[in-house]
Amino acid sequence: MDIRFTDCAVRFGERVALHPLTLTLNEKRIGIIGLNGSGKTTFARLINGLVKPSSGGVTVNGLDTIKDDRAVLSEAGFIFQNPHNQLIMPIVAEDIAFGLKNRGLSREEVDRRMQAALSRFGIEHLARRRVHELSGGETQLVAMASVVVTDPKILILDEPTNQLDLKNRRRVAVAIDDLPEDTVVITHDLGLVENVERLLLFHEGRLAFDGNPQDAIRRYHEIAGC
Ligand SMILES: Nc1ncnc2c1ncn2[C@@H]1O[C@H](COP(=O)(O)OP(=O)(O)OP(=O)(O)O)[C@@H](O)[C@H]1O
Repeated sequence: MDIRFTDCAVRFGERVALHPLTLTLNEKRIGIIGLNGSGKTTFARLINGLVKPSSGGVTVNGLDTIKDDRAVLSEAGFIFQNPHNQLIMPIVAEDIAFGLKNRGLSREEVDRRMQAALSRFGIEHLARRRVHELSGGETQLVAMASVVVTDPKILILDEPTNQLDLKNRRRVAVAIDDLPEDTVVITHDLGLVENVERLLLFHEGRLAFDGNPQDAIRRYHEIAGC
């Protein structure tokens, strides 16, 4: 990945969610940690243009998140903190196929890609299930399948193991480790990012640490005072 933040800041009215930041991300596996409200989600949403910079700019693989907003959305897929909010169609297979609409693909090709996305996450058996009847872990895996089916180069996962039991957490963690796409993972689940190449720690809207996971996690404990 090649993500560049240039003097990028985000304000919501009077509130500064992110102070000006200049930074380049090139690694395959990046993690983001920090206390509640520290600016993690705001930072991650800047990457696929869900949040626009109030000043400065962001480019993703050479695309500007303001000027090239549609192209950026296909380049970087976002899996939300509450994946139920991103599943649109009532049936799992329909939801996964939905992302391929308006691409001029034949029915057979849509079906082939949808099946391939299901099998990547070992959830072929969920194809005919109702989206709103899925368990938390199943929902997370379906949300991942619904995003990867469109072939984004970068995947951004916002608290992917939130509210999962140990078994589902493990399942989702393994699925994330196996992703061939470049990933940016925001999490309070430190086990999920202990082996990333680069871990960013946010505090009060600023980057408080940027480096190896061990040192970032140590610094996070100091900031949290525990
Ligand atoms: N759409 C918005 N409108 C107004 N304020 C916002 C908006 N989105 C975020 N904020 C504020 O910006 C700050 C950073 O929020 P952000 O969601 O980026 O934090 P976070 O580190 O992801 O938090 P958490 O761990 O709780 O998910 C917070 O003070 C939050 O209230």
